[in-house]
Amino acid sequence: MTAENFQFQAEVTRLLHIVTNALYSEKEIFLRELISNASDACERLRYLAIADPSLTEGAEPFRIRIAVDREAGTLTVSDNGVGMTRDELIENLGTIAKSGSTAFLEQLEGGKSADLSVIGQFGVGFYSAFMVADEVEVLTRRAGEDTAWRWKSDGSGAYTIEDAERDGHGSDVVLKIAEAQKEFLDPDRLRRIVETYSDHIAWPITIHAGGEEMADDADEPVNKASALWTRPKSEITEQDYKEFYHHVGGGFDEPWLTIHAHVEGKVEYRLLLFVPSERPFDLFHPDRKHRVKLYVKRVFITDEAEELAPSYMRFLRGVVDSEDLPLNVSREMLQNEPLLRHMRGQIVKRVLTELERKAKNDAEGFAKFWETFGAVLKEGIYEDQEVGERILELSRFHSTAGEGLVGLDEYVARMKPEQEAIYYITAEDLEQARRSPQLEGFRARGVEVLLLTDPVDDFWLSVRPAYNEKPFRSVTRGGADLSKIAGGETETSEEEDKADKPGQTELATLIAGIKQALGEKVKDVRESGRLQESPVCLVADEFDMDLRLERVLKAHKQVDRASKRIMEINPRHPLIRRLAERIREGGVDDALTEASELLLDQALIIEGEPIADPAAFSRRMADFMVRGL
Ligand SMILES: Nc1ncnc2c1ncn2[C@@H]1O[C@H](COP(=O)(O)OP(=O)(O)OP(=O)(O)O)[C@@H](O)[C@H]1O
Repeated sequence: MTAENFQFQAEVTRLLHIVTNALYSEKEIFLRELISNASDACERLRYLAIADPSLTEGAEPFRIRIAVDREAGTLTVSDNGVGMTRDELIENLGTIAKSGSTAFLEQLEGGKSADLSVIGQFGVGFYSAFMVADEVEVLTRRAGEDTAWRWKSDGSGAYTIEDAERDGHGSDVVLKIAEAQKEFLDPDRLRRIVETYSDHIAWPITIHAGGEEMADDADEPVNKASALWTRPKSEITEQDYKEFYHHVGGGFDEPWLTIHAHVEGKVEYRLLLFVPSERPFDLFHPDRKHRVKLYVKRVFITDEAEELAPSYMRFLRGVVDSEDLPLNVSREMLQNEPLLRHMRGQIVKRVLTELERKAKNDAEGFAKFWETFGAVLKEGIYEDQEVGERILELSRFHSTAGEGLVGLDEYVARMKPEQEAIYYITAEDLEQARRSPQLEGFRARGVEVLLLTDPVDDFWLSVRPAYNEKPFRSVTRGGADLSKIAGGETETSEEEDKADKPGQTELATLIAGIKQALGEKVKDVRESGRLQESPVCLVADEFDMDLRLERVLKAHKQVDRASKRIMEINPRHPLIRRLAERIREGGVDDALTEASELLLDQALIIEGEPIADPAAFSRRMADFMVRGL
């Protein structure tokens, strides 16, 4: 049969364009990617052969072979893994299926020098072969099939497929090494690359110099060929862990935390888990799951055992290898597998223990972790009854006390003697939180307020009303009774206090006047203890929904009504004092009505809420300005 022509999917062509033109210096990573694919192919076949042993009947043990033919100028990576059918070739080596690939491409195209080290993260590792090869050929035969296929491309936009012959199942990826990349035909160079990147691969990797016809026993394996997680810790280097992390998790940063353990007892398993140091691009994507692979007695079972780790630990990557699960466990069976649930509980606790240790011994490092993954871990505060409190204890927050992060124990330890509650404010971002007028009185009295800016904060607050018996209290809600808390630079004597603000009767009249002017638009008007510089702010009544929570829920169409708010006025503010004077002089008049409306609109604007009638606001504002100028 003659070769059939195919066009690459547009994204692949774009990617190949970048790959072939990149001035990227670490081209050697192509070998890591090809070995990684070969290893996966062996693992997949081993798994399939559990259900259908005939697939591997009579076959050699799994292995990966690297062959150099200097004369022909080719480098071949061979495996006796699962292989590919014709359709799979088209699907796998002609398209990019993974979500996020377009974003990756844009990132690459946008950057001055492409960082191709992260290529494997996007499920496109194979194409890195074109960094060093003028032409790539894949000869492959799917286990259980008779026909083999030859895929061929020069990486310029098209490829061909034709039927072919191959002894046994597996794949040979043949690279016609480019003139400028001849170093990759040097067996010593290749050996060093394998040692650096692929030592953890569980199958024997051999290097054969001098052409294809060399006997199989011509070379010793280059790697240790045992699953990394089964080796004693003392024999594993940081580099081994790191490369394994890259292989298994597809992350290309440094692991921030490595947890390697052999657990024995009611259940026996090994785990090798990593917390990345950088945030994966899809961390908040609704489909994002953890990347922990399940093995049973060294056999890869699935990377979709969702039950292995909770969603609030979806930053985890790594391997869990069970001794107790049956090898033929199906993916469906896993959903109701009590052993798995048991392991999950232990894994969660194990990870938390390690995080607690980090928090204790390396506050700075932990703060970095928290900035990266805290928003995800906090989901566990409300999702997981069992460990929610532990996560809360681990949680770190920005606060009005400074730039750094603070934990709740630290916050409680520096609470004012008279302070009963843990105060917080929620906002879209730190800037907005810090600008909130509701904070003024707290700042003046030196009362620390937590600044909560993750959407998840509203949710955990609704299920955890207190920490160690100290209630959480929003500064935008009623009941933040600051008068009990003395101190701060604005502490005033009673006389000064009186001189500073209108008399009680005047203030009462003013408040009554504003109430009358605003009518149903507010729930109440009252004197504020929390304002310092601003004339007004809005707060929620004690049992009403917090301002921002209501906004978040409205945006998600979870509530459609708007609670009426309480408007607080600052009796020390010149504007309020002036209004009180006017009332004393002339009673409630139109000007007061207008001023009340303006005050309410101002309070809404500060809060980031829409104002009811922008045209009226503008007219009133103009009137007042004319009078003032
Ligand atoms: N040697 C091989 N044997 C069988 N299938 C292979 C082989 N090499 C590649 N494939 C198939 O081609 C697909 C694409 O490979 P590619 O390296 O581009 O991405 P990936 O392996 O899915 O992701 P990653 O690069 O993160 O490992 C693989 O998922 C696999 O299905």
